[in-house]
Amino acid sequence: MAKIYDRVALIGLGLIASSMFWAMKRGGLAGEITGYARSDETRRTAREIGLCDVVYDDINDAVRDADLIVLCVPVGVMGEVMAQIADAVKPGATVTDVGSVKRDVIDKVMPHIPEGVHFIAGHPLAGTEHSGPRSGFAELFDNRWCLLVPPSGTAPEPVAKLRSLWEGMGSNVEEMDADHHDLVLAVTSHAPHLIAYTMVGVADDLGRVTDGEVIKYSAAGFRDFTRIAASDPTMWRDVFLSNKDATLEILGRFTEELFALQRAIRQGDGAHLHDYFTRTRAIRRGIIEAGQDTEAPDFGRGGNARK
Ligand SMILES: NC(=O)c1ccc[n+]([C@@H]2O[C@H](COP(=O)([O-])OP(=O)(O)OC[C@H]3O[C@@H](n4cnc5c(N)ncnc54)[C@H](O)[C@@H]3O)[C@@H](O)[C@H]2O)c1
Ligand SMILES: O=C(O)C(=O)C[C@]1(C(=O)O)C=C[C@@H](O)C=C1
Repeated sequence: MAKIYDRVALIGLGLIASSMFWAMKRGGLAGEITGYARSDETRRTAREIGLCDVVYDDINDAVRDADLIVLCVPVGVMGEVMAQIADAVKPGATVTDVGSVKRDVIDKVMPHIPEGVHFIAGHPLAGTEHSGPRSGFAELFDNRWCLLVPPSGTAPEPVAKLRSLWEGMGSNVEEMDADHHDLVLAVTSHAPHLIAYTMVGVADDLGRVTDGEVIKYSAAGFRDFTRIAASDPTMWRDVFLSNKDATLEILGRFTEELFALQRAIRQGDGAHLHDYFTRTRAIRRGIIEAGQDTEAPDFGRGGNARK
């Protein structure tokens, strides 16, 4: 595959940045890939496992000559990180991000984008419950969606180039409006994470009462909840604070449905329960028939082993 950018800078060397690094290397998509991490320990690990061609101690050195800068930090700090690098970004460069929320990130980042620099927000719909520089793997984005949110008036060329990069990393790319993105993701990702966190919290409380039985006999369904509930606390705290309105809207609807199911159980309304579960089963089957059940393989546990 052809090189798309001469120099790419990755800021925040965790799961997504490290997966992008290995995916870009796999496809030969970038000339040089530089990186910056905030902590000494992460920079040391990155150097040790060969994550990035050069890892800089200074964030501005990492971005200075970059044609593409990718902000891979929690959504709550995207704005301040952009403010830190604003003076070092070269004219004509593109800045993008991978944050799980789009409206708030755009509102916080845009004011710091210098004249002549393009900002195109982005979000790969792919991840795992793991984080940090060792957790990435080249296949993470294969056959997954990546949503791009170019602010209105963005020139078409930088968008086309960024699209090619994500396609080169294995993704299917679509453009979407920021508010629509945040509502869709509140349904498909944010609310489900909160529900998983809650369910595991409830089981933990109960576990204390029943002396560990909940954990000992946890069935497959609950284990899936615990995987999701093991996701990074900083990342998810920021997601909920940044996508407050859409998440609250979906949680309101969720609570209404939950109360209706609760009432059906209390009243012995088996028909209601059966109809409801029949409807939800059809949704799962529809996803599988459409070939969209692209579950991530069990990669990402051993650092750069899969480069
Ligand atoms: N994990 C997922 O499943 C997933 C999927 C898609 C998108 N995202 C988004 O990608 C972004 C990164 O997530 P990740 O899973 O790679 O997280 P991660 O925790 O693995 O990595 C984030 C990195 O950012 C660094 N960081 C935090 N604050 C910083 C600051 N002020 N300055 C510089 N670096 C800072 C952290 O030290 C860490 O190394 C988030 O915005 C998240 O919403 C995550
Ligand atoms: O598979 C997982 O572990 C994920 O939670 C990945 C997941 C998701 O909800 O699908 C999480 C957050 C993102 O912004 C995108 C993807």
